[in-house]
Amino acid sequence: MGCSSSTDAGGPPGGNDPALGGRSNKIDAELDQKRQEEELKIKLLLLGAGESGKSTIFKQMRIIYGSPRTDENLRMYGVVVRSNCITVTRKLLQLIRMNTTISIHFISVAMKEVWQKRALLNVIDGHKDFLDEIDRIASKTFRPAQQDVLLARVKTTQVVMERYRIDGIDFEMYDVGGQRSERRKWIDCFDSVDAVIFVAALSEYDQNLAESKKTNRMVEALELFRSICNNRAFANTSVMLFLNKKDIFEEKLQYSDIADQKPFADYAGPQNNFNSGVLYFIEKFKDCLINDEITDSFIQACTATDTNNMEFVLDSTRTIIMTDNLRRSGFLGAG
Ligand SMILES: Nc1nc2c(ncn2[C@@H]2O[C@H](COP(=O)(O)OP(=O)(O)OP(=O)(O)O)[C@@H](O)[C@H]2O)c(=O)[nH]1
Ligand SMILES: [Mg+2]
Repeated sequence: MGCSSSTDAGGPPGGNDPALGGRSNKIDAELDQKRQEEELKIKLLLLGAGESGKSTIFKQMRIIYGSPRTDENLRMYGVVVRSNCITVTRKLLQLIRMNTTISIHFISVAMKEVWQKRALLNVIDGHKDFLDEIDRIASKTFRPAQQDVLLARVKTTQVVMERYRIDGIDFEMYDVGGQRSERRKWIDCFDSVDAVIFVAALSEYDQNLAESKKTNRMVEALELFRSICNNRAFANTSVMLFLNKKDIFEEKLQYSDIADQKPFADYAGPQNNFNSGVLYFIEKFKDCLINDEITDSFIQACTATDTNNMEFVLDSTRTIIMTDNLRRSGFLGAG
């Protein structure tokens, strides 16, 4: 990949000079080593629609396998957290205004009702935790904790890459922006990908896209998954499916039925049932595949903001990807 040997048509400059020949051998050996490292390296790509949780998983990689954040970086997240608080408050006030049946005197009682309608204005679910902690966040001495960083929302607008060495293997992980306008940048990192982690939020079955108010988010995720799985660039790539935000999904099922959503009116399982709901969406994602090549071990339901959960999920993902890589390169038998 990208490494050329020095024995091109004209030969290396000064090719007959023994002194220079020695240097050239050394350069060749270094290039060889670099090429081998490139070949051994595992390139992972996080793909999925906007707000599905890709950057949160990217942040978890750093928490679990990388170095701690600098004070400067944390300060930047402090600003983001406060800005997220203002956004969520504005949206909730707008919802209260839209709901004329709620009297201002009953706001504290009515807040639960307003919160349940948050999908109407694409409120970020996790930001309720910020509102619950508003005194701490508003205090002069506020320094974001790890969980604040995980809950902070910044839309990704460029491709970001971080490297990790885990148990002697080099990993390169790429995070991209998932909103429609960002997807044309994806192609730049499609070369030599070993594994795609496709992230879809389970909880978005009753939400519409931020960038296209009439499109159901889950429908968009399914279409995107279909196009990724059937993309020739990934013909020899492991595709893992992370069904994220299972914490919010479980909570939402208590008051928002899957079958009430037009695109999922065929849901025939019991209401408010987490397992049936997850299985239903797993089948929807599997239906997107032409060949039935994604086995259940490639599908994980997860909560990206939960470090314990992600430690387990990312660890098993690593094992599956490496085994699948060996199988694809012929070192392990098929099946
Ligand atoms: N409660 C909860 N919140 C989550 C979970 N995963 C992500 N979030 C939150 O959802 C919001 C969006 O997550 P991001 O990681 O920024 O989404 P993204 O896929 O990177 O979005 P783009 O950059 O627009 O493509 C953030 O505020 C996260 O904290 C989850 O499993 N549970
Ligand atoms: Mg992102």
